[in-house]
Amino acid sequence: MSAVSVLVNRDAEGLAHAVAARFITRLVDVQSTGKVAQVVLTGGRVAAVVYRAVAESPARHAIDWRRVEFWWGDERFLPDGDPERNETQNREALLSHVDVDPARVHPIPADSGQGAEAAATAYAAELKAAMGSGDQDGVPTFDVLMLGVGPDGHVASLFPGFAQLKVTDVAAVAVHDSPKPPPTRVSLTLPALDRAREVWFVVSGEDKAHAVGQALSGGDVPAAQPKGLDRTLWLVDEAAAQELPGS
Ligand SMILES: O=C(O)[C@H](O)[C@@H](O)[C@H](O)[C@H](O)COP(=O)(O)O
Repeated sequence: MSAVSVLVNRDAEGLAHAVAARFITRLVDVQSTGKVAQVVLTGGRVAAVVYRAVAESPARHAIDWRRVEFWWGDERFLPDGDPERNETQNREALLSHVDVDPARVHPIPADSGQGAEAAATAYAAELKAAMGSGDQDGVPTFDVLMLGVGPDGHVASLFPGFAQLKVTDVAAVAVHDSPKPPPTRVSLTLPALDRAREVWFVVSGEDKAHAVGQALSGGDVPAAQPKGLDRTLWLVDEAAAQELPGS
């Protein structure tokens, strides 16, 4: 079981810049071993602020962006280029501002009429094809996997009470009737979310405080589940930290 650390920043802006600095340092450290870094991005407002902070940081030049593989923890199943897609938002915030290798950017397939189940199957196959020796659960071993957290304690597109929380035999699943719009999504499953050396929960705002408290006290919320192989970090601001156990 990896160590769980909770790091509290004063406010949303401080959190975003602290996470951006940590992200850059993490990628530099991984690349210093000669490895291609494996990163899982997330959607949501907080993440977009973090990714913009990375794109604006002078320290970003310390990273060889062409040796970073980008994956997504979930996606809103919408047509390619839709402004609500996590891929669209993450490209606007970060990926279009750094010299990524397009062949190493792996968006979850957009809605082209194939259906979310087919998109999930295709993504699981792409993840499996990227596996190396020692990798498990149908995915490459990720170096950092970032997750936002919803007020209900959801992570990626795994929502409380949804059957997808119990899926363990595939790396990606379709999600319908999501309580967070849009209704149709594709998400990594919990076993896939557990295949990262470091899992980072990046959470800001008072509306998330209960979910954070529930997750860190072993409550029955999806956010209580994902753990890093080496480290699990809760990177939060003071507003989201108001119900930390013992606080
Ligand atoms: O598709 C999405 O919306 C995200 O992947 C989702 O899991 C998000 O990270 C959380 O809902 C937090 O979102 P906010 O940061 O906007 O609160």
